Amino acid sequence: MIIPVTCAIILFEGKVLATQRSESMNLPGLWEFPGGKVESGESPEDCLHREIKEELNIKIDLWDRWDFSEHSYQPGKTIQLIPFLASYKAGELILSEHAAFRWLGLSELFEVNWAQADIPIVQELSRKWESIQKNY
Ligand SMILES: Nc1nc2c([nH]c(=O)n2[C@@H]2O[C@H](COP(=O)(O)OP(=O)(O)OP(=O)(O)O)[C@@H](O)[C@H]2O)c(=O)[nH]1
Repeated sequence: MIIPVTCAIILFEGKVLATQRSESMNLPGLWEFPGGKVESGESPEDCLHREIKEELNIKIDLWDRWDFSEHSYQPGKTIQLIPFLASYKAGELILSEHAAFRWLGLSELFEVNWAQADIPIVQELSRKWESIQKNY
């Protein structure tokens, strides 16, 4: 089974938002880009706007869709993590599900313990960091 999950790489003032999964979620304590499972009949973009509003109470603009990262945390169940580059648009950030958040600069990207599926995406972000900061 492949489970499509969207996630947002949210940029603001030269930093990127990372959120920590709470005890009530899968993979508790690990860090991720916020987002969630795509519901049937929903586009990845609509899913991400919905999840970000639900989880963080903010609005974002989506810029670019990156290649997905696939990871199996358990046999027969693969997460297909679809990242979108995004920027913060409006609203006060209030966590409804996560335990914590951090705005990370380039040198801090690997300070948090990322979920496995996110690692290739964080590596790509690190490689593209300078050009992304120029363009967004
Ligand atoms: N949102 C999100 N989920 C991720 C990331 N990386 C990663 O491995 N996952 C995994 O993808 C799955 C997404 O589930 P979720 O719990 O965030 O999504 P959801 O709110 O729609 O699920 P639910 O309604 O079943 O609780 C989880 O198994 C989570 O551990 C990530 O960067 N963002």
